[in-house]
Amino acid sequence: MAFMPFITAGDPDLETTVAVLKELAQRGVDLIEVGFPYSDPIADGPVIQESYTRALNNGFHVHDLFEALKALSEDSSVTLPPLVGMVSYAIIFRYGAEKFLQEAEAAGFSGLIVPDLPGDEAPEFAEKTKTANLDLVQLVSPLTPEDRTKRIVQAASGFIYCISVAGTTGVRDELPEELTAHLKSLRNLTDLPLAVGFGISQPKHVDTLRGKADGFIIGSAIVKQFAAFSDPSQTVKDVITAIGDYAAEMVAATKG
Ligand SMILES: O=P(O)(O)OC[C@@H](O)[C@@H](O)c1c[nH]c2ccccc12
Repeated sequence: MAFMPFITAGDPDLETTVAVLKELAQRGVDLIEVGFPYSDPIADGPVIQESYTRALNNGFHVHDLFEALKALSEDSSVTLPPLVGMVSYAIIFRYGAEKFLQEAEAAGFSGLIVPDLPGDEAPEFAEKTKTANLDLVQLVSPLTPEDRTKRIVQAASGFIYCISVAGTTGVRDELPEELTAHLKSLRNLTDLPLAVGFGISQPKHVDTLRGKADGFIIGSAIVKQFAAFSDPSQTVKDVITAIGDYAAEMVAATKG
C-alpha cells in the first residue's frame, strides 16, 4: 500500500518545507501531497486551517514555492517521490491556468488535486492538465451519487482520492464501517489506484484498509506537528526528526 503524507507549503516557511520534503523522501514515503495555503479553505478542519494561516502570515507566494521546488528537483543528492499539489481552483485561476500548470510541471509536480474545480470548467481544465503532463486526481466522497461518481472516475488520472467520511479533514479514532462497501463499488468502476484520505493517523487504520485500498493519505496527524516549529524549547531539527519518525512508522505499517 502507498503512504502519501500531506504537508502545507510554506508552513512556517519554504526553507522548512524543503527540509521536510527531504526528510519524508529519506523515510521512504511513496508520494507527497503539497497543500497550497489558501485563505478560504475548502474541506479543511482546524489543524490544516491553522497551518494555512501560518504559511500565509509568513508571506507565502505560489511562485516562490515553484522556484524552491525547482531548485530541490535539481539537487542530485535527493530523490523525491512524486509530488501532487492540493490547490484551490481560485489560486490557479488568479495565477493564470496555463502559467500555473506549466510552472507546476517544471517544479516537479506530477499531478494536482483541485477540490473546488467547478463542474463546468472541469473538461477544459482536464485537457489543459493533460497537455501540461500533469495528472488530475479526482475526489469522490461517500455522498457522491453513483452516476456522478462514474463521470468523475472517467475524467480522473493518477489515482482516485476516496474521502473516507463526508465532512472536514481531521484525525478520527475509527474509520467508518461503510468505507469497505464504498471502496468495493469504486473498485468496480475503475482500474486506477484507490487512495483513502480523511481521518487516518494510526497503523490500525492502515490494517483496516489492507486489501481494499491501494494507498492512504495522512494530513492532519502530520500537519499538527508543524505547530512545534514555533516552540522555542524545540530545535527545527528535532521537529523535523519527529515528523520523519512518524512517517517511518506509517511506512512500516504499509508493509504490514
Ligand atoms: O487531515 P486528514 O484527515 O488526514 O485528511 C487528509 C487531508 O488533510 C488532505 O488530503 C487535504 C488537505 N486539504 C484538503 C482539501 C480537500 C480534500 C483533502 C484535503
